[in-house]
Amino acid sequence: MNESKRSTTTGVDLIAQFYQQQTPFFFTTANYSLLTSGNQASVNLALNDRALFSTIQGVLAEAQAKGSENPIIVGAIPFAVDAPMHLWVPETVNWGKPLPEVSKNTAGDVNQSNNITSSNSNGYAIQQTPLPETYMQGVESALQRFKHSELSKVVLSRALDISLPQQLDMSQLLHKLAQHNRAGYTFAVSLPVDTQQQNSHCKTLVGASPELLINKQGTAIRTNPLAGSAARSADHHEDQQRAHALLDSTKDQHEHALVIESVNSALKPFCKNLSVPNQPSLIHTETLWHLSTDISGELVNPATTVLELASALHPTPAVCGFPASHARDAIAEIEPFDRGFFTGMVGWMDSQGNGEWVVTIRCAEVEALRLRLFAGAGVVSGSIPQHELMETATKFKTMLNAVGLTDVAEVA
Ligand SMILES: C=C(O[C@@H]1C=C(C(=O)O)C=C[C@H]1O)C(=O)O
Repeated sequence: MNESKRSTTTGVDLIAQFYQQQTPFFFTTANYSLLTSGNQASVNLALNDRALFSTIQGVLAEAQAKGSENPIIVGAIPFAVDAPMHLWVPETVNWGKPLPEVSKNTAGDVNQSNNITSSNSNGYAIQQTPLPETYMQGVESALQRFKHSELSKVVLSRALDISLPQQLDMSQLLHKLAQHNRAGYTFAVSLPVDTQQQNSHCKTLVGASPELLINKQGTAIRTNPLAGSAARSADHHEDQQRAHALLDSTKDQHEHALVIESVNSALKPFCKNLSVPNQPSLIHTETLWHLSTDISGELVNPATTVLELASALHPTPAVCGFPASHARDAIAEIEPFDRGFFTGMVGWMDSQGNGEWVVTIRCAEVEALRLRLFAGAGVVSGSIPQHELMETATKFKTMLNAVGLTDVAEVA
């Protein structure tokens, strides 16, 4: 662990400082929080660029030469492996403790400090891409492809554009996301300003991902793929029933198994041993149940970096499909928007190649008075278009609840 991680700063302190930073990067987990400021060197290569790893090593070595003991690189990597990433070596790095657990009453206080009045979304223009009907046709088209090609899984997503009457309070948003998704990973990443576009403002990628793509500390690695989902219920009995139905679902087990096979074969060449449970377990977020497999391993070569492992894994069938090349083609043909950073990865790596990267889901791009949310669902043989649509609507709720637009969740 980096020395400053023993600091007494809490995640709450770091969130409070978010706005005061230049090009802030915030990341909080069940174990620590991280806030960085400034940018001393950027890396905007694509994940499939051969020069990527040597370039990253170079910028970290330069930062070390300037006096940083263990510099880190932070940022976001897009879904498309040939699109530019947005990584940078920050000027200052603040490690802190995770957010403290709040009692129900205090959590209520956080709830009341909504960014936007939740009672009424009149006045907010909402645009769905694609329209629900078109999304379901896309799922239908994927089901047809399964019959006529090698494709056996594809993740199809939707975007929700919301124009806001007032700017979001990022600190409140982060606080709420982190408190309501304590087992997950809450992040906020400053994105590059699009200088080509008129009236373009600073953009921030914000979300609370439940899915660990890869963690590496020394020779130890861990990944936690999720695939197979069910909406939670406010009724305890019903909630338990849905969880058990998910665990018993042949369709969801198949959808999950495709991911685990692929993660296993991507990581095996790097590992002395890799422990893969032979059955998924259940995890839950505030809004969903997921099938989850917690995989850990030991690297043959401790010098293998977390980003090399992330690059070997990405995109897993949890966010793309199987086989990946067929799934990528299907996504390009069916999804009517560019995913950008959605279903890519967010995280950090230090100069020893240690670090943590999570799958960029349950997220939105925030730009002044605009909010673009994303959500996808894995389609396999046996999927029902209406159910996949509802699954994406439930996934939007992580962000919608956090910004106080609970009523939008009902229409999306
Ligand atoms: C694509 C998303 O989630 C992914 C798809 C899942 C599924 O299809 O069951 C579950 C978790 C994630 O791997 C999303 O949240 O937008």
